[in-house]
Amino acid sequence: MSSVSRRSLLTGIGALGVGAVGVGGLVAADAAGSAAPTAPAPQIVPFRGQRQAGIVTQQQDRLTFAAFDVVTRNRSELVELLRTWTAAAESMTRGQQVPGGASQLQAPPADTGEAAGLKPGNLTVTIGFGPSLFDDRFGLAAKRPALLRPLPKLPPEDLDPHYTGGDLCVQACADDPQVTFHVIRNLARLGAGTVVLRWMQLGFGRTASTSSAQATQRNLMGFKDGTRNLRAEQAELIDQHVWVGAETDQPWLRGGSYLVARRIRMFIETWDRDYLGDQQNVFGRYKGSGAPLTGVSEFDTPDFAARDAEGGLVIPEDAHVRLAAPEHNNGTRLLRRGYSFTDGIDPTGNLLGGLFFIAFMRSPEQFISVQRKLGESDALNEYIQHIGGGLFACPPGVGAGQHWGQSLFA
Ligand SMILES: C=CC1=C(C)c2cc3[nH]c(cc4nc(cc5[nH]c(cc1n2)c(C)c5CCC(=O)O)C(CCC(=O)O)=C4C)c(C)c3C=C
Ligand SMILES: [Fe+2]
Repeated sequence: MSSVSRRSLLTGIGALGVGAVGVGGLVAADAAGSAAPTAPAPQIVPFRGQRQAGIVTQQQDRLTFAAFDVVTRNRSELVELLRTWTAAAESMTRGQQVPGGASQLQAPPADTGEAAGLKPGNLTVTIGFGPSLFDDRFGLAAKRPALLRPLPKLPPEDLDPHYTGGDLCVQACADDPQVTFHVIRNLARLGAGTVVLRWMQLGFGRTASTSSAQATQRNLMGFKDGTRNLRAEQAELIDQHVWVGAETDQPWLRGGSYLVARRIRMFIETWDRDYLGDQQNVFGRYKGSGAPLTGVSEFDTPDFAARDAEGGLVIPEDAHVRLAAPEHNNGTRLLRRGYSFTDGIDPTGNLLGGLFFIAFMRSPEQFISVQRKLGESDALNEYIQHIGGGLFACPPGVGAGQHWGQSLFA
């Protein structure tokens, strides 16, 4: 994006109202993205709306992501849980406790309590349905979108089944890690007997920006990440690349989005031994400024055709940004919403951390085609390994009186 187009995006923020309500000082926006100047509410992102919150919502700094498996075969029990979860999630986004008894001495409290007194932190809670939910257990086979099937093998991945798949996923994002953890813990607790946690990931720093009001953050390789991400203000592009439209074979998913999550390990010790010049060639960007190797400022548009005095490409053939760019993928774009993660060290004493990649898209093919290309020749592959993840269909937003399963189970 050129600096000019970035400036024009910035001027559009208020009018389009894509920011979270409150401390950001922006105009209030609901999950549908409609603008309405309201009195500032304290860090509350509206839960209900035409779209689920947590997709184009200005990306928060912390994540707890969980995949669940459904352990009942009873459809009504599952629907009832989705109803209960919706009420609990909505309550937590307002900074309130999980509804239910709080003062009965002979029963556990309805809410586990660790978020009491904390600010809502712009919490959003987003649900997705995995391909396995559409097997023969709940009568949903005919409702499976044709595009919702397990992702094909995408070499050189090495996915750990313990960190892959799931019938349901819940993405909880907020500016406070205790707030996001509290969500998953309480949803798991409410789901006891109906669902079990399959895998879970904490993320401690955003590696994307979803609004032009946000400064770009750095990933664990020290590079600015998210510079050329889609932004909520780019309404036409978001419609084109993120929201499922009339093309889907499943009307319940219209207005929703596909979520791809990938747990990507970085070989941090190897990376840290690499020369600066090589690190920059891996991405095709300068480490300090984030500018493309053909530019001077972060938001300069990369010139993929530029050659140096010796005739070599300035942004190398195998640079990550060249291979991932829409210019080299038939215009394909993704709304990235990833987080840095660490889970301590591995058995050999090396740091175990990296990027928990999350992206929203209109069709999983967008991820598949870009990742196939990256998998074949990305210079970054020497330093990373995909080790888990999943594909989920996120339904549209929840209207008044509705629950998360409304469109699917109607
Ligand atoms: C399949 C999609 C992608 C995966 C997986 C992925 C992994 C990955 N990316 C980085 C760091 C950066 N990525 C950057 C740009 C970028 N990456 C993708 C897609 C995937 N990345 C896209 C579509 C783009 C935008 C390309 C463009 O339009 O120019 C950048 C540059 C800054 C930016 O624009 O965001 C960085 C840095 C890591 C570390 C990583 C796996 C660990
Ligand atoms: Fe990338």
